[in-house]
Amino acid sequence: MAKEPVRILVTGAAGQIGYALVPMIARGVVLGPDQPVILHMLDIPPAAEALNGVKMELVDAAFPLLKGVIATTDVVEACTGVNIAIMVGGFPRKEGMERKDVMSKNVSIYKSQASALEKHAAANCKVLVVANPANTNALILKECAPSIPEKNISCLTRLDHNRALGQISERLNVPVCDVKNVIIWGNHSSTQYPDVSHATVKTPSGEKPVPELVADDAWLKGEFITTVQQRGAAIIKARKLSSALSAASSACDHIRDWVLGTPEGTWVSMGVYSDGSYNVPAGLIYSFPVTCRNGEWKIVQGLSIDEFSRKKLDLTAEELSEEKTLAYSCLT
Ligand SMILES: NC(=O)C1=CN([C@@H]2O[C@H](COP(=O)(O)OP(=O)(O)OC[C@H]3O[C@@H](n4cnc5c(N)ncnc54)[C@H](O)[C@@H]3O)[C@@H](O)[C@H]2O)C=CC1
Ligand SMILES: O=C([O-])CC(=O)C(=O)O
Repeated sequence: MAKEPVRILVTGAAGQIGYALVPMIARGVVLGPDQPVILHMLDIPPAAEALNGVKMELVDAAFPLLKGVIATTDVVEACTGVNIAIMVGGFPRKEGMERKDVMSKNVSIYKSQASALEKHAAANCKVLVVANPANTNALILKECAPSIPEKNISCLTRLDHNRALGQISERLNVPVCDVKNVIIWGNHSSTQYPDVSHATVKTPSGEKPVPELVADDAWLKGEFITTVQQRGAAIIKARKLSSALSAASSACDHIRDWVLGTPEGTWVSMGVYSDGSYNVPAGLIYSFPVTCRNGEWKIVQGLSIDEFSRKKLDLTAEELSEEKTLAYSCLT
């Protein structure tokens, strides 16, 4: 019997990530080749015409799995009945703006979208926040939608995770699919900590630790980390635009693994509500290694954290605590 369509909301759908993301969703990249979808696309009135153009292209592409498209500037219409919400829309920093000004704009956007989701989304709707500052936008959404369980709210650090896999694959000249279990800890910002202490590579003689194969501690503790931390800026420098195809693809990976589960023996990085694991302050949206089963994530427990890592975990937590204070001051 044919499956019921799943409704997926993409906010900021007329933007560059949106343009890369919606065809991936319509093709079945997120939920599989037998799962019909209905796309809900939201943007703001100045982008309404462009948004309608995206809708026209979705119709023109004749995706067999796509059972409907809603393109709207009305947040209630956009959120009604959605099972998955991918929040890409937000206010970018403009010339002359202070951090606080950008935060204040995004806090007000995430506050109103949180209440629309709380009132109108399907029960058990899963939310992924992509728009920056991603961790703190997700925290505000959680704060302003108290009836959405915290286990259903997350932010995207999978792009950073995939960037780390990519760097190891290039360095060792191995297929990226043979590298696994890197970790992104903390904020989706330049204080994030890309950690390969527990990462492995599949070799003809079994799985081998990444640190052993790379055999260059200075690179792993230096250039590797900064390359991943600064990759967003490097893409902007090269393209004059920020990452879009890789961000869209990683958002698909995030939702797919969350809904359909992570492969046995593999973890991924997700920004989720901290319960105090690894002595990360509870109440931050912090990126952890997680496994997913039956539509729920679980923080991987018991990994050893050495002194070098501890400092990095704490540093990015401090930045998130500061962002949280700033965001809460914009709320009141
Ligand atoms: N977490 C991550 O790994 C990454 C996050 N990002 C962030 O994703 C966001 C989107 O990036 P792009 O698509 O490149 O930006 P973009 O500027 O091309 O698109 C953003 C879209 O959001 C819309 N928008 C603005 N306010 C809105 C609102 N209140 N409701 C609905 N839509 C609204 C805009 O009209 C625009 O169409 C940015 O905040 C960016 O910094 C980008 C790359 C990676
Ligand atoms: O750096 C940016 O502005 C975009 C972003 O979040 C990334 O590429 O990771």
